[in-house]
Amino acid sequence: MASASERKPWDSSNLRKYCLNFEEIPRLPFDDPRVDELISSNPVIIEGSNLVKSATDKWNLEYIERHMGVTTNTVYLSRNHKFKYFDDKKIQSRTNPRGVEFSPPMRKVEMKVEEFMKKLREWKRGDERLYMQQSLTAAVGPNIVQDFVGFNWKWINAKQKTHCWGKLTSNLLYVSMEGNVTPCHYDEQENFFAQVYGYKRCILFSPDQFQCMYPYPVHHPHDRQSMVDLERPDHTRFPRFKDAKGVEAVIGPGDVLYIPIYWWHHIESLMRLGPTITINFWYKAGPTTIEYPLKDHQKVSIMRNIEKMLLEVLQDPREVGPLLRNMVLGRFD
Ligand SMILES: CC1(C)c2ccccc2-c2ccc(C[C@@H](CC(=O)O)C(=O)C(=O)O)cc21
Ligand SMILES: [Zn+2]
Repeated sequence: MASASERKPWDSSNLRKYCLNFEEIPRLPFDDPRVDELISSNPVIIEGSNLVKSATDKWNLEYIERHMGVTTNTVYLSRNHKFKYFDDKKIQSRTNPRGVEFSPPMRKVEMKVEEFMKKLREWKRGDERLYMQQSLTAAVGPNIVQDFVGFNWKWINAKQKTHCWGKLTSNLLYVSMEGNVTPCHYDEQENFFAQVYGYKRCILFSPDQFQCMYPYPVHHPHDRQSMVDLERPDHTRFPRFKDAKGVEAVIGPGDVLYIPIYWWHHIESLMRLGPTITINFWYKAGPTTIEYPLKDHQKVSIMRNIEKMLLEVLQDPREVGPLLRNMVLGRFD
């Protein structure tokens, strides 16, 4: 019988089932030189960095409740287990013709941390699920500020310098219920994803999988999200999705996952394993050096700009698709 320390804290019964198989994301000690070779074009899990050790040593829900301070926190509520990001600025604006109704899949409320924790403790099947997001630069309590100051800034500042990233734009704290899923999307910033408490499964796809991931149009409220539901993929609408090549890992307290800019990521808090606490470090991209052949994420950026420009001149988003089809079908094969 394995001892408590050797017994794995989770098994496949805690993971949701998907139709794809994934390779493993490499795990490396923080001082392994291969870490820097992988960073900036591949995800990697970095162990033993002590990046947020001041948090992993002490943070749990009680600590957060006691020390989060008096500010209210942003809490997202969803009627199912998916927390699908949407840009509310893209709902009303002219880019959304009257006819196409968008029903937000989740709602945002400001809540005191005590109320959030109470709802978490009293949650039962059928209730809306909760996901709390709080900027660590807001007026959080002095203990949390103290822990934040105690992060391993020497290590992560050196990473930022080595890889010529832009400035640190935000440190966000996420407290999620078990079983919550953040569906597949990409961000336009570099991300050090530090797991503080509990276990999260991360499934990542490279930007070169663009043709398999079917992102929403740039003007859609779900811009940057994949249209494919990983749990129930529509192989008729999205035939290339079955060829998508992804990598995955389950990360726990002390692990830091590097999510490269423009990489697709689906993140789930393991089922029946309790709440999770994560801190992410988002950095602006470094300077763009144009070298040929262009990198895949640069082509994603070019396609985004073409969609934005076309919408600007066409005004009606329903004209963007037909114009692009007329432009390419039968002409570039
Ligand atoms: C779901 C939620 C709370 C949300 C609601 C509405 C608008 C934005 C967001 C948002 C943004 C980032 C995360 C953290 C993480 C995913 C994860 O860990 O679940 C991730 O994607 C990243 O670190 O890049 C989570 C959220
Ligand atoms: Zn993200």
